[in-house]
Amino acid sequence: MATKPKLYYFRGRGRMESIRWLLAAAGVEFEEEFIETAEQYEKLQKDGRLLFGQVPMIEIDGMVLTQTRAILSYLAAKYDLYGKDLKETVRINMYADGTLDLMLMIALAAFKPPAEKEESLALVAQKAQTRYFPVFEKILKDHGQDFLVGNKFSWADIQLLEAILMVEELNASVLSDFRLLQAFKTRISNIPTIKKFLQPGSQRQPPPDSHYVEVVRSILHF
Ligand SMILES: N[C@@H](CCC(=O)N[C@@H](CS)C(=O)NCC(=O)O)C(=O)O
Repeated sequence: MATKPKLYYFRGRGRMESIRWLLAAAGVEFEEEFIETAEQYEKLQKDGRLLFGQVPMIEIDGMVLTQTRAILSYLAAKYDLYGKDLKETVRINMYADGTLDLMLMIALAAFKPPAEKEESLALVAQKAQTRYFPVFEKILKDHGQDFLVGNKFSWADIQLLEAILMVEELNASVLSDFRLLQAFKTRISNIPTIKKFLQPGSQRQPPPDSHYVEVVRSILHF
């Protein structure tokens, strides 16, 4: 039996969450080692397995991988979520990079001083509504299919749902003007592997709280 992929990151979303989503959507079981102390992080650094001294890191198929984007594209290709040809793949990359940018803005806002945090999050929600979601609504309209690329479920769909749910945590009515995105959300949320991942008790992580921020700060010394 093949060993399960093993993920090394903090006990929170950050840059690892999209990797969790992609594995879960592909129906792949995975293990996690959560880094909770500076000593644990130093030990990983000393092992020399963190290519640039950074996480996320994952062990899969006899390899040690770092760099979020590289990991996601490997997984997308491995689990047939990366389009049928180069033209589909590059569109999946563009859409996924857009949602990664949006989600990174949300992840980084958690580390801002309390006085700036609320304002930053409100600005990101606004940017989602004015820059990102209109684009995806139009893509769905022009493409006229259930999925963003081709007529097949891909990494781009998984990540757009992840981003929608994240922005809805900031503003529950953010999709009110986007009829096709509302239907997309329902459709993709009902794919069995995703439905399972959305249930309580899955490996999906909650939004960052002050404890998470404190732990990460104390480990990374910033
Ligand atoms: N380009 C890298 C950035 C990784 C990154 O910045 N990781 C942070 C944690 S989320 C880290 O390890 N920071 C420690 C450091 O840069 O020394 C990726 O996308 O994976």
